[in-house]
Amino acid sequence: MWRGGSNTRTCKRRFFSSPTRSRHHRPPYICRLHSRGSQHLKAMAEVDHLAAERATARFDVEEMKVAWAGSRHAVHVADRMARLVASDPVFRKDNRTMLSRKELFKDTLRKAAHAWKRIVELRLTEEEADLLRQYVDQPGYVDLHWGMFVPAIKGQGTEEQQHKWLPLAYKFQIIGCYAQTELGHGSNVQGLETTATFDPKTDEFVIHSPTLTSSKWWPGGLGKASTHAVVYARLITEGKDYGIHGFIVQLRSLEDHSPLPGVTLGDIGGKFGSGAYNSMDNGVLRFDHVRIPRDQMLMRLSQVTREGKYVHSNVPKQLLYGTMVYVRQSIVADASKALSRAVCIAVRYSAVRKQFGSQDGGPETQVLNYKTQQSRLFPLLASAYAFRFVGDWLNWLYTDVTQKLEAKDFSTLQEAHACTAGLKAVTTSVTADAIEECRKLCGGHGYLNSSGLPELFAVYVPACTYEGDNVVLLLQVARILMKTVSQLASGKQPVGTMAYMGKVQYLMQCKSAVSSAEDWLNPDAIQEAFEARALRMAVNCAQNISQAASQEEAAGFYERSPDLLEAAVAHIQLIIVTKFIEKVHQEIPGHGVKEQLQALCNVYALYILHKHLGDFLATGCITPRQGALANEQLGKLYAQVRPNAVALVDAFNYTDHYLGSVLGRYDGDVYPALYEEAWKDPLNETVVPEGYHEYLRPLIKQQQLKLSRL
Ligand SMILES: CCCCCCCCCCCCCCCCCCCCCCCCC/C=C/C(=O)SCCNC(=O)CCNC(=O)[C@H](O)C(C)(C)COP(=O)(O)OP(=O)(O)OC[C@H]1O[C@@H](n2cnc3c(N)ncnc32)[C@H](O)[C@@H]1OP(=O)(O)O
Ligand SMILES: Cc1cc2nc3c(=O)[nH]c(=O)nc-3n(C[C@H](O)[C@H](O)[C@H](O)COP(=O)(O)OP(=O)(O)OC[C@H]3O[C@@H](n4cnc5c(N)ncnc54)[C@H](O)[C@@H]3O)c2cc1C
Repeated sequence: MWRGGSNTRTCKRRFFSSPTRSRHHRPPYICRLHSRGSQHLKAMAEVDHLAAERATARFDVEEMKVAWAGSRHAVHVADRMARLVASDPVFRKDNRTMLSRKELFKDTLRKAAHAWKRIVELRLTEEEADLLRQYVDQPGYVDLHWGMFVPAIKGQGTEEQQHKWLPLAYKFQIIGCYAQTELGHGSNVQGLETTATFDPKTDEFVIHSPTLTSSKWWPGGLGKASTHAVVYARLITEGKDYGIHGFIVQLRSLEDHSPLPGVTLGDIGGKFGSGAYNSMDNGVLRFDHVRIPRDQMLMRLSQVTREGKYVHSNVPKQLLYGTMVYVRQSIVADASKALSRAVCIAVRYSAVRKQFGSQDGGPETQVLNYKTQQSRLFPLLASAYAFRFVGDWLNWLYTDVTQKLEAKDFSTLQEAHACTAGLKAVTTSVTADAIEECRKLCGGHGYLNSSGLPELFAVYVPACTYEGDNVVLLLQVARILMKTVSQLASGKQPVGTMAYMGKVQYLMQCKSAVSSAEDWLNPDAIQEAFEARALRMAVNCAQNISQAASQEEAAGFYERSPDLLEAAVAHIQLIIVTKFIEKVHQEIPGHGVKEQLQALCNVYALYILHKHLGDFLATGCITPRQGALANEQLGKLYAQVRPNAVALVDAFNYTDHYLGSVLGRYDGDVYPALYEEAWKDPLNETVVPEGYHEYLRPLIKQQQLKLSRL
């Protein structure tokens, strides 16, 4: 392994990575290249483009940090945890993309153990520990243990079960994962095949994988680390199938970690990208009639009695999906983190990078000054802020719904499902695309691992699939929209984020009053256009479904599902815009902070309007002229953002360690860093590559011989 493997390799790695070491210790080829480039490197280091950029900011960056983090306390804690991680050599990650799968996995185990040691030694709070986990920035079994195994027991276990299992989990005496998805079914949870058959003779459940396709497949942490899992299986008792339920199942020995009898387990194999999500042991699991005590069925929502009677508590069945709702909510919060990292790299680098513009030896143009660069980058910057604020709001909604559920009030369950599913889908899809766009915005250097962007993309992109495929989740939102539209006729007033649909009479016929570009700065004009678009798209879909009179409603839904997807996206974009507008309406301290957020809010909304202009025009919410005015205003807003761009990404307050990018360095000293980084590649360990004598030399010699014979 990098820091634990062969000494020669470790030694070289450290040696090359230290620019201050004596040149005598470098192999001669390195010395030559370094001395050739050193004058150039020195010249580059004296130019600090980012200092000049920071001087143009028209707002108080420290106060923007508070607005971004949520409070002064949050800035302070995040700062402390980020520095704690950055200064600890165990948490270095610059070597990650060059480790083999086995080395990377062992490195993850080491980091997790070290993180836990530090958490205990420093007596960190849960908030601090979670931040530490974030800044360690390496997916691992710990995420599933804390993020899904523990919440599943909390949400679906009885008090007694919680009392028994949670203390073990909290102290890492057991390690758990969330084993739901199977080889044959992931999206369709009701289609899972694993069985849990109650045996009244022994008071046990028999867990079994009846087919190959029933093998559990994908659960993170399952492949190598977990000792236990919450397994989702079809509950069968008294000969009847009662559908999917959760069971706590021990998988491995607590003594030697070997699989228990009847349990077959392993890792499902390498995944997309180097480093990236390969630190996670996504696993496969099969059961051959494995017996567990009856009290390991999670019994908060329904129970099986000693006699084998199935009893369902008087609560909605969908509470079984509660863990997924919780994680979807946290994924929305994470979207703004991943997006802001990519944007921070692209903005800083675009301010440093220069191309063209000078025919006479004068300075070239910073690529950030190109209008095309701005029109690709600033909407992503605005989206990062938009997702941050909608994530905060969603967290509030989730907490509110949880409190209501505790009081047996299930009225907001549908709202929580629609918002978490829809926001998860939209924010992850946008973020994944945006990371790739940021890579392109950084030109060729963005394609290097040292830019940090390839790994960020590879780690992030499965978020579009896990915790619910984004299309499947948006169709859930669409279904709820259709239900709400159909209830409008009966006079039922929609609530929560659907409340705007209650203004159906007005929104179906209103015309935007915008007559100048500046009119688009009015939040009411934006809000109305977005509400009208979302409602009209939903109503159009509902009409089209019902007009297909010959069909069943489900068949109509199926036929119209591509349009329904777009209607769901429009509804979710409305929520994001609304929550951003609400945020900007609040008291926001700090010189210029509110103004910047206002500008970003307008960028976000008008960019979406511009990008989805077809929707707004086709539904008659705005005219082509008003669409053109929105675009004109967008251009003016980009000019307003330009002098503040670097400071706006500084406000994310990311350390260079967390960013993990030579292009996104705080000091903007990009070129020496890129240059140094190249020498760390294992290919540069020898002047002449391995394989030269085997393959290159014979080839060259052969060709030379042929030529000499001519
Ligand atoms: C190395 C590191 C070191 C660091 C060390 C640090 C030390 C540790 C310190 C710790 C500190 C603690 C901090 C905490 C950490 C937190 C970490 C969090 C990170 C988490 C990481 C996440 C990684 C992700 C891993 C991925 C996991 C998974 O993917 S799990 C599997 C997910 N699977 C899915 O999502 C499946 C999708 N499918 C479905 O959800 C459903 O099948 C469906 C919704 C699509 C359909 O459902 P169904 O078939 O039942 O039926 P219907 O469509 O007919 O619906 C019926 C009605 O039900 C309603 N409904 C559906 N779903 C819901 C719902 N969820 N809620 C409410 N209602 C629902 C639906 O609307 C229908 O209603 P109506 O009948 O129409 O009214
Ligand atoms: C990195 C990673 C980590 C994971 N971790 C876990 C874990 O810890 N625990 C766990 O249990 N699972 C985990 N999963 C599994 C994950 O939850 C599923 O992969 C996910 O829910 C998607 O299901 P699927 O793979 O069955 O996709 P499929 O449903 O097979 O999707 C294939 C295609 O079909 C489309 N499709 C499917 N249904 C419909 C429909 N009704 N209408 C229209 N289109 C449809 C989808 O949009 C997609 O394009 C993980 C997955 C990944 C990639």
